[in-house]
Amino acid sequence: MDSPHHFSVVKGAKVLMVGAGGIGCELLKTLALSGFQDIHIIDMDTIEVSNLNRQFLFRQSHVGLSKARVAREAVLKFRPQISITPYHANVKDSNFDLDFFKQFNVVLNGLDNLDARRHVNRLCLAAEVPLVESGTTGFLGQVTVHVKGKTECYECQPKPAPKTYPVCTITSTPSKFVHCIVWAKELLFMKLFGDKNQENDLNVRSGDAASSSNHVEDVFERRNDEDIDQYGKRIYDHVFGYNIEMALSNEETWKNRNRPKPVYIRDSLPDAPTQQNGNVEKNGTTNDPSLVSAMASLGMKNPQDIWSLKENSRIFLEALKLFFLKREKDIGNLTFDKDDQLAVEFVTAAANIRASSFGIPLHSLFEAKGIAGNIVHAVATTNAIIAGLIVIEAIKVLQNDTKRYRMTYCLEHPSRKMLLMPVEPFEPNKSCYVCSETPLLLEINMHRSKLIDIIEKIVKPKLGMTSPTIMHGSDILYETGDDLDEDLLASYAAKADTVLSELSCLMNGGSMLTITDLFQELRCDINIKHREAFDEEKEPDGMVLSGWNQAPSEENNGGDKSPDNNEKETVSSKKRKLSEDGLQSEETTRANKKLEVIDEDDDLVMLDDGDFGTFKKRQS
Ligand SMILES: Nc1ncnc2c1ncn2[C@@H]1O[C@H](COP(=O)(O)OP(=O)(O)OP(=O)(O)O)[C@@H](O)[C@H]1O
Ligand SMILES: [Zn+2]
Repeated sequence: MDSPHHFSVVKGAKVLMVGAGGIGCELLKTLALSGFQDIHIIDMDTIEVSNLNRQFLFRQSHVGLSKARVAREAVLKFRPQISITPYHANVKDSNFDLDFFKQFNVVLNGLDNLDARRHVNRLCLAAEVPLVESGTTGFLGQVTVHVKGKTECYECQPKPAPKTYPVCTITSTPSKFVHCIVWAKELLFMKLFGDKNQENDLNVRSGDAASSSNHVEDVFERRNDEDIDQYGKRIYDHVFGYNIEMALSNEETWKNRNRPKPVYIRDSLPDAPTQQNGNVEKNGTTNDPSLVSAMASLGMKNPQDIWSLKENSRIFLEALKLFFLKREKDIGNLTFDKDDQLAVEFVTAAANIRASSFGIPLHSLFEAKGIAGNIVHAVATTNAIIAGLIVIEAIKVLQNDTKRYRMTYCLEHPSRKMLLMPVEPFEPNKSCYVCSETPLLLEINMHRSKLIDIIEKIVKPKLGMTSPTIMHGSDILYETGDDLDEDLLASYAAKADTVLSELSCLMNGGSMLTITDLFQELRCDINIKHREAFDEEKEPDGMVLSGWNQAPSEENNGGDKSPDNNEKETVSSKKRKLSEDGLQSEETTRANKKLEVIDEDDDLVMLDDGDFGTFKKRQS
């Protein structure tokens, strides 16, 4: 690729980079060193201290400044003659419109969320500008090429839902530490400190209550006559002792599994009353509830230590007590937050006590926090490798070297001796509603559902549109916008609140709606078909969208740090699943499948057996 043609396409190219974070810093440096001369960067963020370990264009003195602007200045120091145009802005802003995108020869994404990625994908398709997309998660990474009509677009394959666990694994038969973490943060923490009205799968019947058939007392409610120490110990004995005894009584469950051991406070903390006295004062001086810490109370400092069962039990009781003494206002409104120290301490201790009961190895607070918060620590080298691959693909795109486009996956462990796995790009998905014009089909009960239901359950969450206009033929049924007058907005609101069968244009049953989002330059048609009944368990939305391949649900895409995939776990009462973000790469699985058909003559990057320090290019 070091031909004069290569240099001229690089020199003449106008490139847009979106994101100046971990990948973006590496990318800007590599672009500049590769000879690119006209680079535009959009990033909406300012620099934070936590960025400095890997976003090497930034220094301590830059904290609080625009990433895009500082990245520009840093690179101009060693390449002063090139043009770098920074935008400290959200790529979704309306000034980055179709005309803005059309001026570029290629767009390079170094983003961290699905929403922005989908937006850029849509604008690139509309502007017919090739997109090189990327993502990293720890050691995993990927670079993909998206050229309209030639390769699949970023959205041709729906992104898989976060990994889920069956409720019974979490409530009764955990076999991994992550199951204990999900139990501690989704069930126990929520039961004690979250919204009391939410459905929860914890067993709330105590031994006493079970015997009285009429009235079931929720054991998690603090009794009037109970002090906080007594309450903590009662909860402890209930969840780690009594509930395990209950589970053990079902012999069938344990035929092929190790039986758990009930843990009672009298065994794990025989000296509990003296241990828990008066330590709370160590937190007494702080007025900031976010600094309250059970570890501080108990004089435990190192988050990397693996606590014994006894230490976990002390932390459990102390954290519960501190919530009631120092954070009472929050109780009833909390959800687990990885940046809430006391919550992390409580969840770590609870997960460890449960793990000990089930014979699962215990973990440190540091490790537990990583698992509970879905934190995968960024690896600077992965970002650097991915940035290099983005530039390689960008150059092929600029040379229009279609046959040599590759999607490349950076793996954590070598597979068939390869650490970098290049794969020929997939063809566009003919049923993709984003890059093809194939209409979607929506089955819906037209006598019960309203237009607003379609907007809230389908158009915004599933189609990812933020400012939709809904049309039937040339009639506008729904639209939003600051410039619309009040009467018009009121008439749209009234239509949105009408059941579909009463909208005059849809009265005759089957019909087609056209949905557009001007900000995304996206248009898609949806055929509406009446269906009387839906399965509450499997079709909780009361409507079903089809015509676009559905995603596999068991694995996530490791190279995508999008919040959409890192969303906090929720317990869906309808689906009866507890979810957790898996770390295995769905893309890797796709790559492995596709590997079967890779041409032997590909430029594979090999890792020598027994030599884990060097990459070797295969000799051809
Ligand atoms: N809609 C958007 N418009 C512009 N820039 C965006 C948008 N969404 C994300 N970004 C930028 O993409 C970059 C992604 O970089 P990276 O994944 O390293 O995240 P980070 O926020 O810098 O680090 P971390 O999340 O690991 O602390 C960030 O700098 C972020 O500001
Ligand atoms: Zn597509």
